[in-house]
Amino acid sequence: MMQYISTRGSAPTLTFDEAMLTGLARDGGLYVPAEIPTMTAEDIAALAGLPYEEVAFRVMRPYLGTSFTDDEFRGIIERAYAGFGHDARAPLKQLAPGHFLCELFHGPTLAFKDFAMQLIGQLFEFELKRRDSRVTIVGATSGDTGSAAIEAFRGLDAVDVFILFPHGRVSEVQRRQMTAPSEDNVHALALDGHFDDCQARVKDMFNDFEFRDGVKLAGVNSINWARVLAQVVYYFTSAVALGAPHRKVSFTVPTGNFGDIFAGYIAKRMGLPIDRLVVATNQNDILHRCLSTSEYMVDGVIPSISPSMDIQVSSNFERALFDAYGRDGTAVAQLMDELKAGGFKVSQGALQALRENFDSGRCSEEETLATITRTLKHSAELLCPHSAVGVHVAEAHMGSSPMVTLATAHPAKFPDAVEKATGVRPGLPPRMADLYERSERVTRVENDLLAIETLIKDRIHL
Ligand SMILES: Cc1ncc(COP(=O)(O)O)c(C=O)c1O
Ligand SMILES: N[C@@H](CCOP(=O)(O)O)C(=O)O
Repeated sequence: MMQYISTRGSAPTLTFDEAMLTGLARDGGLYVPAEIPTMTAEDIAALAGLPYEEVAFRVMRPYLGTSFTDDEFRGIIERAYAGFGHDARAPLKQLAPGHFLCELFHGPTLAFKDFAMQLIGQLFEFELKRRDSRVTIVGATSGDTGSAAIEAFRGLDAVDVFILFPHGRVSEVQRRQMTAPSEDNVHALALDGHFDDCQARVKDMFNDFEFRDGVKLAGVNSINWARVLAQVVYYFTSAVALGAPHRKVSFTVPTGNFGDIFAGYIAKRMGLPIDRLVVATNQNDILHRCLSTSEYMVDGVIPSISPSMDIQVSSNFERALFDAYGRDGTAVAQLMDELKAGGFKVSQGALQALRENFDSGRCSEEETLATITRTLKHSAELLCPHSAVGVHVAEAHMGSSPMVTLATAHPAKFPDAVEKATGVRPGLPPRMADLYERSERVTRVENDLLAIETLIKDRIHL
């Protein structure tokens, strides 16, 4: 029986579908599988040459327990990826000898978030119909989660969606993707603050049980285990394409909330021969500082040209800490209390455990621009600034295994930075060419929990 437990050790144990609809655990923690399913070398070898959808089924199926039948889950996967603009879904490109790019931006909103969000849109729709139930989804975004969520859930009868984004701190394309949809079950809320404020208010709403139960709150940030799970799949497709299980592969991941790289860690725990997992940060480098010094000290979010990674309170790091502390929920709860007061120091044993799995590096604004310029010149690949952060850090971590950098967004989502670096202004794909002409619908909100909760209660269709 597949079960999910909280990183803080004192919330009820849940099944996959329950954990998916619950979001944040009631003790404030994040759900993780009680045990990580594994795949043998033969299982992994058998993935070679399979369509992305079939790999997705084989990798994710063991996590679902009895929540969905095989046929139900296959149908859900097929529908989730049907709208992607590339048959391979997550194609690999070679940048340089031994260095590959995994392009994760061929989904409907042009960022890697579509891989998980399209899937959980289908999972939610199926499960809510089965239960004859509805939910209110709240999400925090630095730009990409929000647009992917609105795209995945717009027009669904059983769901109202409210996305908090930091006013003035997302790109114009990201903002328009959230504000252009006209369906009345989706709401873009521009909050006066930065991403960490948005994420903190979302967690506050989950911790306000009266509100949470009253509106049937659900979450689609990487708080939700299903989000992380869907992202495990492309580690398998990439590594197998480069010779796994017979050869080890390393990954560099542009990182903010630690969800994407944590998915890589799960792939490794499942048996995928991953050599190094490299955390690549922009100037908001708290994760790099922590892995280098053991101190996780929050010192304010600085706006950057890779805005989706302008994060200091990195939600999924809690999941990594849980394992690094030997799955001691009390220890994690203590660290999270210290975080509320500004930060914490990771114990020597836990730091060593983290370093066994993760390397890290930082990329400045100048280095980001220079990497976009250089990569276009030498590899004919136009990078978005987040992917450029990854490529820069990967170049400093090349070893004997092939390196895959995850390209997390399409350059057209961040045309100003790309044009500044290359003189080329990337255009949107034809299917969204009218985005700049469409009217916008957005509500400005103060960074005030009660005001946000009141607005949500007024607007939901419960
Ligand atoms: C384009 C892009 N790259 C990288 C990241 C960082 O991913 P994660 O938050 O999973 O670490 C994000 C935001 O999550 C993003 O939107
Ligand atoms: N970069 C993200 C921030 C939210 O991360 P999530 O993975 O927890 O949803 C974004 O683009 O919104």
